Amino acid sequence: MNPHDETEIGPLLSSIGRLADFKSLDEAELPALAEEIRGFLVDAVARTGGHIGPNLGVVELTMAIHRVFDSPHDQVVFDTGHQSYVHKALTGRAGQFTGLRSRGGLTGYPSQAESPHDLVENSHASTALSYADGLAKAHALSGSDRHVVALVGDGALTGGMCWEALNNIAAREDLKLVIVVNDNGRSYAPTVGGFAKRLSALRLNPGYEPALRRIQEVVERIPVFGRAAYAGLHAAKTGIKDALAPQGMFSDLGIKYLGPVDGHNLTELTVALERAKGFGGPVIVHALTEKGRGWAPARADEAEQMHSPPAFDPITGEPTGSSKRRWTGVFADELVAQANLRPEVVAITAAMPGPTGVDKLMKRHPERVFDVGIAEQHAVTSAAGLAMNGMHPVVAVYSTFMNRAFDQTVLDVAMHRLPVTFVLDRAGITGPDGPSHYGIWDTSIFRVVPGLRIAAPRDAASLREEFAEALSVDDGPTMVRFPTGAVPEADIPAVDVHEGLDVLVKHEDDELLLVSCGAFAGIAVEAAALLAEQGIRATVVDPRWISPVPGALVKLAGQYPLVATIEDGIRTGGFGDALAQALRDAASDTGVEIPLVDFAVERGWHRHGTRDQLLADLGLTPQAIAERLTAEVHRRGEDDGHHHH
Ligand SMILES: Cc1ncc(C[n+]2csc(CCOP(=O)(O)OP(=O)(O)O)c2C)c(N)n1
Ligand SMILES: CC(=O)[C@@H](O)[C@H](O)COP(=O)(O)O
Ligand SMILES: [Mg+2]
Repeated sequence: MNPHDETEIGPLLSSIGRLADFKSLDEAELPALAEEIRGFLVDAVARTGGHIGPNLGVVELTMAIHRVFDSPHDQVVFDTGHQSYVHKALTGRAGQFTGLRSRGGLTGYPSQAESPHDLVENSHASTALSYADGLAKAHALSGSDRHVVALVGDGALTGGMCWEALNNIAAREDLKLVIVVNDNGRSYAPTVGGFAKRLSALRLNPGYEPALRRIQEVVERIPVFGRAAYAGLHAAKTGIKDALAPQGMFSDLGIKYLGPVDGHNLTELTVALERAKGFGGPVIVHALTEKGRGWAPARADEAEQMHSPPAFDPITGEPTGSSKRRWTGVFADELVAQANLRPEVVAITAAMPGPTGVDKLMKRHPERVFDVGIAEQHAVTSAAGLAMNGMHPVVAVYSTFMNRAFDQTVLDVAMHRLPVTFVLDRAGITGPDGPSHYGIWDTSIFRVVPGLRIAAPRDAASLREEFAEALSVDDGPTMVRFPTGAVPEADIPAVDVHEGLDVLVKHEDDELLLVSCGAFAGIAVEAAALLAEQGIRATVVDPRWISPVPGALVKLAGQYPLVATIEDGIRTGGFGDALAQALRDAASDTGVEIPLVDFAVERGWHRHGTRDQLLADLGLTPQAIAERLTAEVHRRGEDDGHHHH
């Protein structure tokens, strides 16, 4: 593939400027369109990276949904939304995929700003059925005939919210709600848990399936029979299935169940969805699909079926980007090293063994790693149970997904002072995955948890050290946060240690204290160098443990005319807020108010782009910080000048 040429868009796909164009295509053209979409997706996502596996698995499913239902009159909700690229192509956005997941381009998830067909923008899993419950209740209240369709993956179904929603949905006969279960047997890795086994039992049900499929193949080959006969056969087949299918967990819930249907067979899907629509009440259509369908490299990827790879070669699937040492890799190795030293260490992942790096320990000590499915709340309280019985659980989860488990952290873990260590990967601004993936809340949210201590390493060496320190804390929870991407090539050395604070840059008769949190140390050191060029002497310290604010830091900061903090998280309630508060408390004795400039994530976090672009937007660069502080020092100088007159 020549990197300069545009993504190939076939004739049928090019003819779709809006959803109506797709809906008016002749049915006989749909298989050709499906093929065009697959080629288009591989070519487009190869350039940008993204969810190629999930989207190749929902080509027919998305087409059938948009043939049977009438968006946006009928509302389509995608759980997690990572599998909405086909939906975007069918709603006239194929020509915009060159900018997928990049600033100003298409987001990787539904976006209301992009289309009236897009509803839910949040990329957190297991929310679709709750949205659908509410959406459908509103239609029932207004007596409208609008349908709601929720596309939910088998992985998302391992999330508790889905079962809270199903419990409510099962109580209502009048909700025009079709739940399409996209069952490909996987999250990243094979989907875990008892429900997943039940689902696969339905999927792999031996019995009559092969015989019926053979009849179906005969029918399809004899043109004279046509669809009527096929539909008749299908109804019989489904009828037989309804009769013979083992009472799946859904029908036990009292929700009508159709399936399992072949999620790549447009005819079968269309018949099932028509029937489901006709019910006029809640119904589940259980579709069997293959993640990465139709493209060999995705099917060959045993680990994750190319769930969400960075840019790759469209022929071989091999990654095309640089493979620098990532924070995750450093953590993965240290987890194994520490687990070898500490038999009490176990690890928990919420369906993301690969992306969080715990897969490395899983290979070495499978019995000490628990994949609990997409169930972060359960992960935390299960960790509390493990800790109550003498284990030291390491809960490895993306920062953004940790938001969900605040209550479990504060009351199930911290209130019982249990030794659980939370390792938050992707903390801070991540970038291409957009705002609902930014790990910018954790410091503000978890700083308020009594007894919980937060470390923010600045490089590989400090990640290893601070993680080991966290594992040594046995009277309460600890949290270690680090960003997406590559660790600093070289570790950032401390030129001095001042009462537990790592001093990274030291100036005699300095006039400014720069406190950097975690991975922003590099930015702070560079900013100090730029300030020095302006004749401004700034000392840079890294507190390592950022919450509670170290007493030594409050004392040190109290000796400066100006303090600045830099953190990869929202300003409100963050580290800077905490230090400012501590300085105010200290000042109540000394009466000296220390001005603090807090460089944090505030405006503009709602956009998507690369991490560097967004940090620049947010003024979190050495240049912007140096500029702002130079102005601040000069302004204060003038004020002092005025003051002396
Ligand atoms: C709360 C939450 N935890 C973790 C994730 C990360 N994540 C994104 S997609 C995915 C797997 C989804 O599996 P499934 O629902 O089966 O959809 P599929 O990719 O198989 O189509 C996970 C774990 C998330 N988006 N939200
Ligand atoms: C949809 C989802 O939540 C994940 O698949 C996410 O897109 C992966 O993010 P990373 O690329 O940071 O692993
Ligand atoms: Mg799945």
